[in-house]
Amino acid sequence: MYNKWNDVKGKIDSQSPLIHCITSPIAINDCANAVLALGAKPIMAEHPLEVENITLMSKSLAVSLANITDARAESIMISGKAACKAGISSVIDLVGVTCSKMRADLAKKYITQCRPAVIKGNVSEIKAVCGMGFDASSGIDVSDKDKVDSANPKSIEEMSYIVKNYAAANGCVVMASGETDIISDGKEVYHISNGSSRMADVTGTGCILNCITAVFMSVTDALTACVLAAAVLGISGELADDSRGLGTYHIGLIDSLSLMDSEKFSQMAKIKKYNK
Ligand SMILES: Nc1ncnc2c1ncn2[C@@H]1O[C@H](COP(=O)(O)OP(=O)(O)OP(=O)(O)O)[C@@H](O)[C@H]1O
Ligand SMILES: Cc1ncsc1CCO
Repeated sequence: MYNKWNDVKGKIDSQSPLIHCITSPIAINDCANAVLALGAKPIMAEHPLEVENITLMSKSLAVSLANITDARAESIMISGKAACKAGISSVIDLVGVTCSKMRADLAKKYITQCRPAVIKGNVSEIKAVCGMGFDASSGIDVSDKDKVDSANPKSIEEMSYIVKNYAAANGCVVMASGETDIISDGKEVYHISNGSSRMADVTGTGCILNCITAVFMSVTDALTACVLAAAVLGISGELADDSRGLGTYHIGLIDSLSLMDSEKFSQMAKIKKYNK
């Protein structure tokens, strides 16, 4: 049984860490509320002239390539470099590296110059930064061809191999999100099978995952942070499943996140250590 929730959540509750998120306006409100729901404090600053100071007063940094602008691209690099120099962990969400060369170039620059503790993306995005073949036809979403499917264990096995090797090559943790989230630090691999297919219908769930990974990472190591973030978001998605339409589902997701307790987490978490 994975039993790190109580200790890590206790630290977040007692420390209320400040989390700097440079994310997309599409998801910014949900991301801020998700950070609050877990007991941390969000700051969504993104002006290039202020972000260095804001990062340096924060406990961790989440950056996202979603909806990139000149200012956000500049701020992401300023904050990432400041975090790296100061020993503050960062996580990058690779939104859209599949369909935009500009984003792919920025991702490469961030990874080499800012040394993020976590590289996160959907399966197509992780394949793209690994330099592998991928299908760009779905824009920011994972393509049907790339999708990892629990009914096809070979697809999970192959993606686990890719994630583990890419993590080892970069000395960081890699998280490929989807029906099964695949997470590795280059040595251990975890599979998280919580979640609901409705999560893919709501915009910004990946952005939320990015920001709550930063929340956990402010008080624990990057591998534990990814496992807890993927599990708690997935469980919240399952608990929201009785919502009627897309609008209430989206609110239900944030509600469930804020109402999570150790009993629900331990009863519902589907976290498996993969042994190949
Ligand atoms: N088909 C699915 N079944 C179960 N859970 C899912 C499914 N699709 C997504 N999820 C959940 O949603 C979370 C976000 O994953 P996803 O890969 O959809 O992000 P994304 O494509 O980056 O999202 P977005 O671009 O909307 O921000 C995952 O961690 C997973 O728990
Ligand atoms: C719809 C959309 N466009 C760019 S990012 C995004 C959703 C958040 O990832």
